[in-house]
Amino acid sequence: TGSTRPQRILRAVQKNSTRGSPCSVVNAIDDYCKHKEWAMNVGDEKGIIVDDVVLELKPITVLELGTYCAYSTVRIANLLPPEAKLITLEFNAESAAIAREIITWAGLEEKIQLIIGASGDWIPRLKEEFGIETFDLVFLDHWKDRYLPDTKLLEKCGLLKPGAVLLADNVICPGTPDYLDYVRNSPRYKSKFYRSHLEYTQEEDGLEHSVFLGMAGRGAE
Ligand SMILES: O=C(NC/C=C/[C@H]1OC[C@H](O)[C@@H]1O)c1cc([N+](=O)[O-])cc(O)c1O
Ligand SMILES: [Mg+2]
Repeated sequence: TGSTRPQRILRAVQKNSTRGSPCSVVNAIDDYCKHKEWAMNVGDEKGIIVDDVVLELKPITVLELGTYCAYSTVRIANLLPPEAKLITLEFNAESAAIAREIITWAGLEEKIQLIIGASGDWIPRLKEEFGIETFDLVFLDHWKDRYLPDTKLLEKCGLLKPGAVLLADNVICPGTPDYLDYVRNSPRYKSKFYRSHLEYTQEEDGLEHSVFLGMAGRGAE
């Protein structure tokens, strides 16, 4: 049986990057996915926008939904302050195993907690099991029909404090229309769109940046 795409990405990282150098890991994945085989990493173009948001916000607690091969996990964790922590949830055990290897190769295992399971099951457990109060930044990059239910779950579980930022990938392609409608029309969020392109392509895509304003704006429950 042949290899899987995540396995081929790990091999490209081990061949073309330096252990303990997150930047070289990010570059190796981008090179492989640009020239050899497309993969659903946030990529270099949208990645620059993610970098700017992280550097501006200086988050201490980060939640990533959808690890895949840990491209954005490594890219974000590399920019965090020393005491910061990133929790990343991945449903698919095979890609999670590859992600773990790439996180270790990058030397970021101290900053990153990788959990295998469904976001809907795990979000209600994060406070208790990981001593999380609230998240400063949530990066949504998992199944596109889970962005809205998981955002509502984060609100319900009190995991967002005013000022927290939700940064959502793929709001144009593949698209997350119900999520966009919610964050753009709810009094609980101040939302703005960063136009870009689908990773490694010319297709239209972008990131939605939404600041949580608090539950006060109850409006229609
Ligand atoms: O489905 C996407 N992401 C959802 C990922 C779902 C996760 O769950 C199972 C899989 O292991 C993956 O890690 C996606 C799809 C495209 N795409 O162009 O199809 C582009 C992207 O940036 C994406 O994040
Ligand atoms: Mg994505």
